Amino acid sequence: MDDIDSLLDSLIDRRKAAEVPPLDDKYAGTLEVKEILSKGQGVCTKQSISVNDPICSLSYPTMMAIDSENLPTTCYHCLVVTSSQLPLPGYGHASIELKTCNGCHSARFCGRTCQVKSWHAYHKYECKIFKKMQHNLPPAVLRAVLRTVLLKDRDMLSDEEWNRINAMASHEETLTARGRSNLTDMAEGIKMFAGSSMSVDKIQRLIFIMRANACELPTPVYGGIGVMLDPLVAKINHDCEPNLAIHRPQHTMTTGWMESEQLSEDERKTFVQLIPLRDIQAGEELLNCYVVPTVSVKARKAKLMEEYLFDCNCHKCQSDTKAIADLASEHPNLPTRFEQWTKDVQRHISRIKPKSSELQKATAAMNKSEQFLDYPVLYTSGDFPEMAMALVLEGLKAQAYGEALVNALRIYFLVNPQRFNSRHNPTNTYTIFLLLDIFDALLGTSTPPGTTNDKVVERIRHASTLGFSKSGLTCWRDRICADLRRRLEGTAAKDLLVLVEKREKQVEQLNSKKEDVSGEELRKAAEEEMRVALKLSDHKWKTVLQESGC
Ligand SMILES: C[S@@+](CC[C@H](N)C(=O)[O-])C[C@H]1O[C@@H](n2cnc3c(N)ncnc32)[C@H](O)[C@@H]1O
Repeated sequence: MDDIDSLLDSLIDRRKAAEVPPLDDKYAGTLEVKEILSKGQGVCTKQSISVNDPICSLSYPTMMAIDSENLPTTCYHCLVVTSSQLPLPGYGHASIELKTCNGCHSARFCGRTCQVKSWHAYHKYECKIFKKMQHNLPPAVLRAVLRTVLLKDRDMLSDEEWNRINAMASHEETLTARGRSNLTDMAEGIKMFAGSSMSVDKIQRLIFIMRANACELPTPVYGGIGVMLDPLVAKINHDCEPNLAIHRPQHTMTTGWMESEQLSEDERKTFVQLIPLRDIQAGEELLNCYVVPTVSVKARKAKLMEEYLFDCNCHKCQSDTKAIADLASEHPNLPTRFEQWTKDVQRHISRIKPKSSELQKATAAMNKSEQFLDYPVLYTSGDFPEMAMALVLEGLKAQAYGEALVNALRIYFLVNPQRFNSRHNPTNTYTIFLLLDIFDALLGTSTPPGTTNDKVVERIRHASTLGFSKSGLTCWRDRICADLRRRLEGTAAKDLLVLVEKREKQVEQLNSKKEDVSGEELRKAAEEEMRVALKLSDHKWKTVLQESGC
């Protein structure tokens, strides 16, 4: 009997979902949802869009959750972030102390306004459940589903909101045909914790929907901190070379920005913007990238199949696959040698957690990448970018700034210029901001709390063992900052220039203390230091420098 009820419920939900227009009226003049061959529905623009202007603004997402590790540093309501969790200077983060919720001890708030708003809108229902879970909170995707169930049970979602959620792609038939899975157990868990009358099947369908449609809850420059579900984003298909990015403007890092009188009405209503990564013609489909764009074609395809149930055959996947096949036919032993080297570095990386001494070994193994320098295809189609980024992050956690710097520079000079042909790409911007923060931590320009002068002196001494002088580092910081400015100007992410300006002011301070060496001489010496640190030949370095645009 329960089964029949649940089947009827689900049929009714789907009929209602089919009736609701897929997009909010505010997009009617500019965007439309269409059937796209072999992709289901997708979003097309009705008018041409310049790379300089945002495509549209999205409001604050209710259906969202913050990753557990980011809860201590994020306001649970307005989502301002107080630190990147890495020992870095933290420009652009809100400098406030968050207050912990006395009930669940998991949520934290920037002030009373956010706490009260959150309480009435959703937190009073979650708080007692989180308390029972005693810090063992489920992953963000499941907490976003839990919130949806709690709000639906209390009639706090409008019919339109609920029907739009139900109209999203779920792949329910394919996934349920695979039989009972751990997602069914999770749906049962959510039902029990929420004390919900909603059927397990319906909750499981919400989990499928959340997995296939939620995107990262972004920060302006430092990557994702959780998940969010937005009805427009949920209708946008994937491409490994996207024409848009989800951009969180810097004004949303002002405490309580949704109420702030210092911001305009428009700003108070804008949590994120969809921004174009190039000019887009009228009638073109909008395309977002669901995966980290620098990972290998193999890893991208596997993730898209596993999580979104489609085989990506975009232009980028085809050209990457062909480039690898061409290289393998020209140099039959090369892919195997590269794979062995990759496994060696990965083995050391996987041991860093229990044994930090493995960081040095992993870095030494990574330094042997010079044998592959003449085959950039390997860098962009293999696991090189992921390994380099893993070493940057592990290096930072261990406060080994020199090692972090060299690996971040590898991504900046060797990988990203091959990967991103557009001026601005959020993944590239993230690398550059991270790189500049590492320069600052090394140079002592702006340091994480608790850094003494002795530590700075010690870091610069260590950097010199890697081939960098203080004046060389200062010169490169200057040049990379200018590169970042050029990339952001003339894009719809111009608001991030305020973060560049902060760093430029620091450059002026550094330059006033600079040693008495002429600009051109200093530049040449710094270039030579970088060439040696990256282990590049003269010839290769010239090409790399030109391609980097720095
Ligand atoms: C976020 S939804 C996008 C909108 C969806 N096409 C719809 O009809 O509602 C994600 C789902 O769209 C489909 N999809 C997205 N990009 C695709 C692509 N490049 N090729 C084939 N299917 C794609 C997949 O089924 C994926 O799980």
